Amino acid sequence: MKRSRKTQKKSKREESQMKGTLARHFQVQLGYSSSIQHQSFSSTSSSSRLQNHLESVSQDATLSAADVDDKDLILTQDFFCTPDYITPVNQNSMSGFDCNRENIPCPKSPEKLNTVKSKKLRQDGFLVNPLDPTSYDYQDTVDLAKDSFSTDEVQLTKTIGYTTQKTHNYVPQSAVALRCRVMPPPCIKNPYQKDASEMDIDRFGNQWAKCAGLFPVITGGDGLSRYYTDFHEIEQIGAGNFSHVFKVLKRIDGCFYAVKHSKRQLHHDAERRKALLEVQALAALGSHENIVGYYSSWFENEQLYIQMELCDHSLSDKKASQFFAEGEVLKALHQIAQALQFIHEKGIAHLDVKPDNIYVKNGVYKLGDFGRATLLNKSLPIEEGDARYMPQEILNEDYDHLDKVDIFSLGATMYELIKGSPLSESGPQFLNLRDGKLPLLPGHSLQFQNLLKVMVDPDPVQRPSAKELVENPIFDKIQKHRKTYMKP
Ligand SMILES: Nc1ncnc2c1ncn2[C@@H]1O[C@H](COP(=O)(O)OP(=O)(O)OP(=O)(O)O)[C@@H](O)[C@H]1O
Ligand SMILES: [Mg+2]
Repeated sequence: MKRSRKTQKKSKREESQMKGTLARHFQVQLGYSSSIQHQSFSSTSSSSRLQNHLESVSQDATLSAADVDDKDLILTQDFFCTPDYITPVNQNSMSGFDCNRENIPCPKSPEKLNTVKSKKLRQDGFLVNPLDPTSYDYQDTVDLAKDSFSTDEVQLTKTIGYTTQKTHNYVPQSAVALRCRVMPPPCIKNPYQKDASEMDIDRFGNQWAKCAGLFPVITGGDGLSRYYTDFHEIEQIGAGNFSHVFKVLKRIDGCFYAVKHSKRQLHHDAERRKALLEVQALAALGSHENIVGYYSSWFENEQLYIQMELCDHSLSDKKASQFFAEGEVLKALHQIAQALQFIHEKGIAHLDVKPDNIYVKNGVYKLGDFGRATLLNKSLPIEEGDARYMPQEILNEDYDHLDKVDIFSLGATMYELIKGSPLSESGPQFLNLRDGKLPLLPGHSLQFQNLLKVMVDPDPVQRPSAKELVENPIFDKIQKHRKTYMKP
């Protein structure tokens, strides 16, 4: 890389200072990358590539000024651990990674890795697997490589140790190329958002038409994996009929989250729009202590990914079952009733309240899985949830009291927790519950049993609203029972 005359005229003192700071920079980088190596990264991992690169630099005892320019490749992003766009292909190589350790490996800058990869491409004829969602496609990599090496156009900020010499504004060509290729996806109208109709219609109308050909972009059609770029997968923590749920570590903030993604690919626009209703409901609802927190969502590989608050377990997990004395059930009932009051007041019905979809985090109960949420005013499609928890009117396709459907499901859920075994999907027990007939529950207060009974009343009008439920005097007991709620 050519150096400017001005730079060449630097005094010897300045140059030796530069070498000193650069050497410190390398020491930090080398220390950092060697710590990564101790965390059982594979030799092909990006960190090892970085280390090899840096080792070759450090072996050069007489570091000339020209060398300094060559090391422009070390960018400030390396210091600040901003994310890379390529994750080691073999994710298992990170399986021994101890997440509690301080020196969590941070991915390297996209500029640097593109360069390393493009060099490899030229020297070794190395091919990137075009089917691998964690890698660039071949053409993209070549394009980026060209960008990285067109020195006439590239304007780099020289980062030397802790000081940054700004010769020009730093605009990586790879970023420019990427920005040119990736157009913003179209806006999607959120039907749960009350003021959606007041928004500038052009954002939802014309853009759809203009951007119709860009749908592959929001489905991850550019080959980049946001999931593997942003998250380190720890383990699978759940599976429903439609989704897998994983515990993940977000690379940039070091926090754990749950990421849910659809089991199958959503090939058609209509399927994707339907799946989106879940995140649109979560986003429109906003935060509530008793509703699972929602962070973000995106399409990738034609699957919808949802980043959520990580909870400890669901009420259907075995580890939950031992804590269901009446006091604990009352606590769960009160908290989920508050969640229902919150969503009903926003005009939304959940329609799939059941133990599977109630999560626990630090002793707090949270309603999750808004995959069947709909609007109370019946303006969105209605898809009933798990039949075991559905009242008769829903099975008869009477959708006039969708909020009361949730109250029935919550009553049935609480009954199941007390009973300690799953509700039947058919037979006399199933029919009795639809008729509002609950067997006596020995050892439980009459007040509690009566409350459950009215919640599963066959007439939805007789069932209490979520607000009435929350205000029921039975919950005054909760304070007295607080000690018994604590986990042993
Ligand atoms: N945020 C979370 N924290 C912890 N575990 C979770 C979380 N979200 C989901 N799970 C676990 O994953 C399971 C499946 O998730 P979820 O119910 O959302 O999937 P689904 O396919 O939509 O389910 P369904 O079959 O009920 O429609 C849950 O029952 C729960 O055990
Ligand atoms: Mg579920």
